[in-house]
Amino acid sequence: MMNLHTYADEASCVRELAAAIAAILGQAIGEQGRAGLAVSGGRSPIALFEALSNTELDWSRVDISLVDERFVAPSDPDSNEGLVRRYLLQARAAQARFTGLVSDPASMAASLERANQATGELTLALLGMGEDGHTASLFPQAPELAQALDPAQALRYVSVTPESAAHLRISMTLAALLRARRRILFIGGAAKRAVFERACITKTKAMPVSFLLDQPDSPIDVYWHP
Ligand SMILES: O=C1O[C@H](COP(=O)(O)O)[C@@H](O)[C@H](O)[C@H]1O
Repeated sequence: MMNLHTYADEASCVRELAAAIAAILGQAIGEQGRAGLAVSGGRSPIALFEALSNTELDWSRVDISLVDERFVAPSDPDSNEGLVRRYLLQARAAQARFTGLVSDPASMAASLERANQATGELTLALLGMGEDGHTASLFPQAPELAQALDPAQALRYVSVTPESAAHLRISMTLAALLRARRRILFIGGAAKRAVFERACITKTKAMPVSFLLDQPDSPIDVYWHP
């Protein structure tokens, strides 16, 4: 249910992970004609996005979206969409079709409604994790957490109000993440490794990532570098 891949350094981890992601997307394109990739934001995926953007793949057949977003305009420096545009939708990957989550920066309700119109199977959810155990924007102590973690949740995205981080969020729900064909968690550093190891032992709302690590029917690959 969980495969841990560890590397001696970030460069080798990024190289292997970019190749693994391209193989997963390439297989889906071969089988279904298109592939769907939902990515995380934050700071961690920058080198991975740069490597992926130069990876050989029929990117014109890839639909890229986000597992979560800060509710800010795409031009805001904190926008995950902005990060994806700057680092992933470049070079070869500029051919991909991208759909962001904040379609109306003046209205969370309108943006959420639009985001939830997305249909079709997601091939791969590429997740990150914060040192507080959040993944996507599933934050501990958020008032919407129970709704977002509900295994019967039909919505793909919900709004989340983090207590400990900036900006109102839009997050993919746990149920939608578990419905994706594949999941990859990409983390770096000793502090995140320690959080991850604690989350492997205890499934708890104090570390929402723990709900992704113990799912026999929805396995996850974890890529870690120091
Ligand atoms: O706020 C967020 O944080 C997590 C982790 O970010 P990082 O900067 O520690 O890599 C990220 O996965 C998520 O997409 C983002 O919105």
